[in-house]
Amino acid sequence: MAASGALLVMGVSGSGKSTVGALLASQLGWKFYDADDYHPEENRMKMGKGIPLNDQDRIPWLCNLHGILQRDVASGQHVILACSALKKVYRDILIQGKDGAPLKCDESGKEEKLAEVKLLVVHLTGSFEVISGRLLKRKGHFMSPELLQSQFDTLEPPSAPENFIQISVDKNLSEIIATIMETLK
Ligand SMILES: Nc1ncnc2c1ncn2[C@@H]1O[C@H](COP(=O)(O)OP(=O)(O)O)[C@@H](O)[C@H]1O
Ligand SMILES: O=C(O)[C@H](O)[C@@H](O)[C@H](O)[C@H](O)COP(=O)(O)O
Repeated sequence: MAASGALLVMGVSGSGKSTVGALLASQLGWKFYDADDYHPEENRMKMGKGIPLNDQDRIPWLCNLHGILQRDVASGQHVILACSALKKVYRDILIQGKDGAPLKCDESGKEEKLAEVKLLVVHLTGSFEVISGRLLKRKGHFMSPELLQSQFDTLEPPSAPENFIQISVDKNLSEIIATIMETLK
């Protein structure tokens, strides 16, 4: 990605988004955001009780993340976001906000569209068995492992014309990072 833009690491809970995103950001010197840190308390409590989030819970959270990406990208930053972004419509919100790119006024008062966020999507894919095994071992996290089936049910894997690659979670972390680095060349 020669021009400034954002890289989304997406996938179901436990697919390795936070681990891969943070490692990649530290190697590239890019800014890193973990979408989990931006869930409102109600969303965390809901997930903690084993209740899956719905569109109403997720849309304001995704709009907020879109605003963060847009500000950073507009200022020339390279950013990495680790975010479940399970549905195509959720990824569209990250790119262009809820109702398409918002309008802003230029100095002459003329309205113009803010640029969309240029997004490369990295989808971490894996079987229910492998990922649930990792979730069961993960400690100190608010997400209930029982929610994993609903994450798989909700998942709409990225497809053309989305700008994406998919990488198996069966690869080790250095292989995953190397594949992403290769794509960025
Ligand atoms: N490629 C990998 N190989 C082995 N273990 C991994 C890999 N990626 C992540 N993990 C481990 O799996 C667990 C879930 O990873 P995490 O980054 O928390 O996932 P997510 O952010 O998608 O919920 C963590 O304990 C992490 O150390
Ligand atoms: O959209 C959602 O339902 C949530 O974002 C969910 O997908 C996410 O997985 C949780 O925030 C738990 O965090 P981990 O993905 O780190 O388990």
